[in-house]
Amino acid sequence: MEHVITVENVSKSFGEVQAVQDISFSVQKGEIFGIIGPNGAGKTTTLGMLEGISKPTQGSIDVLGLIPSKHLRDLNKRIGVQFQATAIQKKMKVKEALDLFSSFYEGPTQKDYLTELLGLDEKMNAHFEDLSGGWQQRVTLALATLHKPELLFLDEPSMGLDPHARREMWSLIRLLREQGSTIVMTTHYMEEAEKLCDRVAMIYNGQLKALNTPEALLHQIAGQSLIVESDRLDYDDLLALPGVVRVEQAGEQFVLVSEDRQQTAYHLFHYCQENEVALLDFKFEKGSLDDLFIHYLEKG
Ligand SMILES: Nc1ncnc2c1ncn2[C@@H]1O[C@H](COP(=O)(O)OP(=O)(O)OP(=O)(O)O)[C@@H](O)[C@H]1O
Repeated sequence: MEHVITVENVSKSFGEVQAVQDISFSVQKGEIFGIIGPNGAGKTTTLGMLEGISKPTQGSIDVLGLIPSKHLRDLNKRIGVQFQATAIQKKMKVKEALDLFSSFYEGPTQKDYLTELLGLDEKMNAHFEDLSGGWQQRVTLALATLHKPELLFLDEPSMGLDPHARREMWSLIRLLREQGSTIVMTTHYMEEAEKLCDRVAMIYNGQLKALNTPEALLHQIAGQSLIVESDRLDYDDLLALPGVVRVEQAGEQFVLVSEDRQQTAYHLFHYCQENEVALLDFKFEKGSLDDLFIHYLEKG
């Protein structure tokens, strides 16, 4: 497995604020790697260190065989960073922005290819400020990939987009990956992390809390809850079942959060049989990354 990024025991503090604490992970060539976490978790700080904009207080970072903060010039030829839409001059036409950014590179760019791929032909003479959020994101994506970077950093690429535009953005990101780029992105949208990313790192309070494929993370959550419904169930009896750590009740429906759902299910059925309780519904809850997110928020 070829690693394009290796982060080892990295910490970053701003005065008293410990923004990132002792995190380690690696990114494999060709993957879409997601970084998720609540506001202030340390996502942007982490991305900034990978891009060479800031230097870790402790630990080491290797990106494409380079030390980002030391070899910024060489790194910039090989990575692409998507700017926030606010970084582009409002009155600039799409064509002008593409030409200006292309002039930053010594060799030929893939401007024409991207124009076609992203469907920008029809917007070439539009001013940036007149474009919808979806189109603005396309333009900033094109600007970041003009030099066909090996590694692409996207900070909240579908922020503010409607669900349709967001899905289109996902297709474009997948296309760029197929074209050979490795993609590292932050997101607030759990669905985006689930559907788009090959692996997801969850950062909270500057610490890496979980890192795995979305399926594996979901499995971890699915292992926790089961839903039962009956007019004859008793809250305290359910809470006393082996494995159960929490019970949430809504009318006749109960969500049992369990450390071991198989064991809880076995004892639940046994309890129902002994007490002649008829279940109206029973299911293992399919978790979402939202649940994992909340789990870590609650745990602190
Ligand atoms: N230049 C800075 N000076 C001082 N504190 C900073 C600086 N940059 C970030 N921080 C602090 O470091 C912590 C992590 O911030 P960071 O921007 O990395 O979080 P984030 O996960 O990207 O949040 P958001 O989703 O809101 O962008 C926060 O407490 C933030 O206030």
